[in-house]
Amino acid sequence: MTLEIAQLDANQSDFEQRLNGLLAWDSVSDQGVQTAVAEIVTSVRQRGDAAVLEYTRRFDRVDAASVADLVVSADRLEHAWNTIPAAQREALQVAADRVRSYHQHQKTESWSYREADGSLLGQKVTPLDRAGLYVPGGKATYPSSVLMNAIPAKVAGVAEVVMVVPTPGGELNEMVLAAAHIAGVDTVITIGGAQAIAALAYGTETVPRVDKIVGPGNIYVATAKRMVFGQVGIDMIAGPSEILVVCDGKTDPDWVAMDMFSQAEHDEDAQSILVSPDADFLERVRASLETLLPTLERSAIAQVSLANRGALIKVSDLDQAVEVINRIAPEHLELSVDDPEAIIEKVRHAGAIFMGRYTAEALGDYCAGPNHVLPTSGTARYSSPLGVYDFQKRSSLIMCTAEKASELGKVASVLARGESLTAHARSAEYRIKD
Ligand SMILES: NC(=O)c1ccc[n+]([C@@H]2O[C@H](COP(=O)([O-])OP(=O)(O)OC[C@H]3O[C@@H](n4cnc5c(N)ncnc54)[C@H](O)[C@@H]3O)[C@@H](O)[C@H]2O)c1
Ligand SMILES: N[C@H](CO)Cc1c[nH]c[nH+]1
Repeated sequence: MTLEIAQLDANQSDFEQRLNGLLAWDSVSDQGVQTAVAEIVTSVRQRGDAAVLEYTRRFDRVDAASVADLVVSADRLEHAWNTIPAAQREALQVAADRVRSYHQHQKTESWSYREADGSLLGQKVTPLDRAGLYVPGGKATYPSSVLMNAIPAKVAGVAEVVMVVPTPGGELNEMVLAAAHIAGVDTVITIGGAQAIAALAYGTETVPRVDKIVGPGNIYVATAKRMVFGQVGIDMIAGPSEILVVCDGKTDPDWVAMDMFSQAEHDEDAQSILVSPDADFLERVRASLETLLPTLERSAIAQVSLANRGALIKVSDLDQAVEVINRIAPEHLELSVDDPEAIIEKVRHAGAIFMGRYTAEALGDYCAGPNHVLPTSGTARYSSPLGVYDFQKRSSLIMCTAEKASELGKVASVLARGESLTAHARSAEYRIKD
């Protein structure tokens, strides 16, 4: 099995051009995918359950008589929890507890303050009524994504959490069901892809319409989320997984190689990049990648991912490494260096930052506590990890005393007349005291 991976030097003239080529992930705007997803979304919107069943048969090879047959009962979820091996149950419990306690810190509360005359201003925080969680299930199963999606929703106080997950060939994953049980998911429906997103956005005879859809997925899922945005809220467009490791050359090359594989094994489109000022180290990691690749269960996927989108990048020093980090804005950043805290101040764009040689990104995928649903494809420049705040919305509070209404009425009147909105002006002027 041969390893192919691009080798770049940040000081060479073609660096920016080669890097841009590697970073491009334009599948979401691919015309073929757009057309296919638009057709699926329209059909589900128009024909509800019947269309969902058709696409589930076609894409997931599940031949159900009704969508109701694809709803997993609460008893079945509990049964999965009770019957999975004890080691899995304990690991899920530890992960769920850690994810819950981390996310409890994110909960924002309503606030208000009074001005001197007693007028009140503030913000009322309200959880969403109903959230839809997409848990991917095409090429792998993700019990961890169940926890990462559902626990923040429950911490926020969402009344009803509806989870969709595809089951290719109809095979239910017991750990996914057990995770749904422990995370307190209200409804689980085994549908996936664009048809599941459309069903959650518009509602069908069986699938309840939700207020917001969160969670990662492949290009069909990402394209569908973008298409239904507006009808429902969405968290972000999370694309294929990514890791950027910055290493000073002193970490075991096998550790770094396996950290790169940990994301490359997700998907042929996943991206794993190593940046180092040490040319010998880059070569040693390349050798480790070559030796370890055939030992992976998912070597075929990882091989394509590294060949198409992976890179080993030589930089002059760690300051130049930081420039590369901020240029790429990776989903996951591993700072495999002596003093990560010295670098952290300069890092502006990254979904999650793993500090120090011992902090493998994989720990964050499962059980460190922070969320593993993160901005990808450079969107960490402007967006944040999935969190409790994604399931809370805010309403402004304003209560004026008669005196404040009179005082502000004069200001509003001038501004409203400046905009030629005279009904606004007169509404405010009614409250002005002589
Ligand atoms: N960012 C995160 O937190 C995170 C977590 C887990 C996974 N991921 C990423 O999520 C993605 C999961 O992708 P996946 O494919 O394994 O699962 P998925 O559930 O996203 O997609 C499977 C669905 O895609 C649809 N589909 C497949 N081929 C199709 C076609 N030709 N036409 C229309 N629809 C089609 C099917 O309906 C199927 O149910 C990976 O890229 C992985 O890296 C990200
Ligand atoms: N690495 C993924 C986020 O990009 C999350 C995950 C789930 N399971 C393993 N990893």
